[in-house]
Amino acid sequence: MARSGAAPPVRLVHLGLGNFFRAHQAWYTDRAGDGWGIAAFSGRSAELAGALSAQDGLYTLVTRARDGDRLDVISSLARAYPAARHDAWLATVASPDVRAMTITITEAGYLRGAHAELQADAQALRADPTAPVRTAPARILAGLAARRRADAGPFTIIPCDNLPENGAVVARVVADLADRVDPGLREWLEASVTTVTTMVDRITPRTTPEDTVAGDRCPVITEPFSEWVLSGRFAGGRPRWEDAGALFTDDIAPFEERKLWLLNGGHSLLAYAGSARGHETVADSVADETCRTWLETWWAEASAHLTLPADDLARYREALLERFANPRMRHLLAQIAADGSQKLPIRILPVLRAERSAGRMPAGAVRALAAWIGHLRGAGAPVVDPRAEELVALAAGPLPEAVRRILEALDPALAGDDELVASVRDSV
Ligand SMILES: NC(=O)c1ccc[n+]([C@@H]2O[C@H](COP(=O)([O-])OP(=O)(O)OC[C@H]3O[C@@H](n4cnc5c(N)ncnc54)[C@H](O)[C@@H]3O)[C@@H](O)[C@H]2O)c1
Ligand SMILES: O=P(O)(O)OC[C@@H](O)[C@@H](O)[C@H](O)[C@H](O)CO
Repeated sequence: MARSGAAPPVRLVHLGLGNFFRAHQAWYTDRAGDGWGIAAFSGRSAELAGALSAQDGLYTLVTRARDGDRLDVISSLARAYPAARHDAWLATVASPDVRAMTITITEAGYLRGAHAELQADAQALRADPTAPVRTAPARILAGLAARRRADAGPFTIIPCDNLPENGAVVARVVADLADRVDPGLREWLEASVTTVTTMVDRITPRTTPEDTVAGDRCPVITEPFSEWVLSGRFAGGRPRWEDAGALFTDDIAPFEERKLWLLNGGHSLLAYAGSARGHETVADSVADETCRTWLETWWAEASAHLTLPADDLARYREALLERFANPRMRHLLAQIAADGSQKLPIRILPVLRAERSAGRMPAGAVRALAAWIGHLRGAGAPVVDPRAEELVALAAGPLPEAVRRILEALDPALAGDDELVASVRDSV
């Protein structure tokens, strides 16, 4: 693949060059059609950036419906860099032509506090603001500090990870680190950098060796459905993403909750319970009537606490079951199962707490927690989690104590709820 003309000028920068960014933010920017080019940087690896650069940033987006594939070449990715090109990162964020940054760094990437790698990065930046750093918050802060030195004008950060209030989360993470590195930065950040909150939705599994497109070393497979809801002020401007179907709103929480609880909560339930029943993909597990019934139970509990109109929720659930059941998408439960300690508090616990406050014992939420504990005890998908060592040890041994220890690790108030502990134990 090669471009026939020039790439669009770089006006956006992205951190976390992966599949989702290429199926979502790069696709919306391409479809907006108003000439914004993106420079994207990988989190760690160099391979994808190299393969994309060799084909001028072009790649094929394969939209996989039940009845066939649609192939589109996406051309908004003007430059692809490996993480090691910290010089290019600083220069890009400091460019006055560049107006905003999108990020997909996973839930686990929003580091704060006493994390060892973050502390090492803070120390490095105190000594030299251009020093190479590894964690996402330090890379973002180093870029912003370079922008301040260059006096390059207002800027916006647009997080695209599955976290509620992700705009406020990224603002907090960056401000916390700024205070540790250079207290003078905080005032400039508040005056010059806005953060926007987004709800992002498009199921994009990891590509497999069977996913080939002739002449393209790095295609992306995604589903036909796509949603992007954004809320906040874009200090430096933005592409006309609304022309590509994005929705701008002042009230994003109802959309975030609908997506995080129904889709992501449903995914996590299936990742642990479905893999324990021997399934490999989301589609396999919803073809199993038992798993489907468990999913419906969870959805009914979660829906009781959602504020969007009932007919909207009914349509969303119906479409979601179709999306999950698409047999041509190989979305591995093991991919979704990763980082449960970061995901369950967002996807399941708000509903569990609301149900307990209403005096009910929610079987769906209890089952999701129980399935996760089973997973930590060796059932189903392998454990991949930043807290894996600690959690696997807590989940071992006689069940009643193990359940209480795990609930304690999530939220001490849950561990003090004897009826809940008993119910989770029975469900495991
Ligand atoms: N895949 C989806 O269906 C989907 C849908 C909605 C939202 N998301 C969000 O996007 C994220 C990435 O998904 P993906 O499918 O693109 O994964 P991916 O593995 O294809 O790519 C992830 C990219 O982020 C980088 N990264 C990972 N951890 C990081 C960290 N701690 N700091 C900095 N960079 C980091 C990786 O190096 C890679 O460049 C998800 O974790 C989720 O928050 C994904
Ligand atoms: O990408 P993660 O690891 O946050 O979660 C796995 C899936 O639940 C998620 O990627 C969904 O496919 C996505 O959120 C759909 O929009």
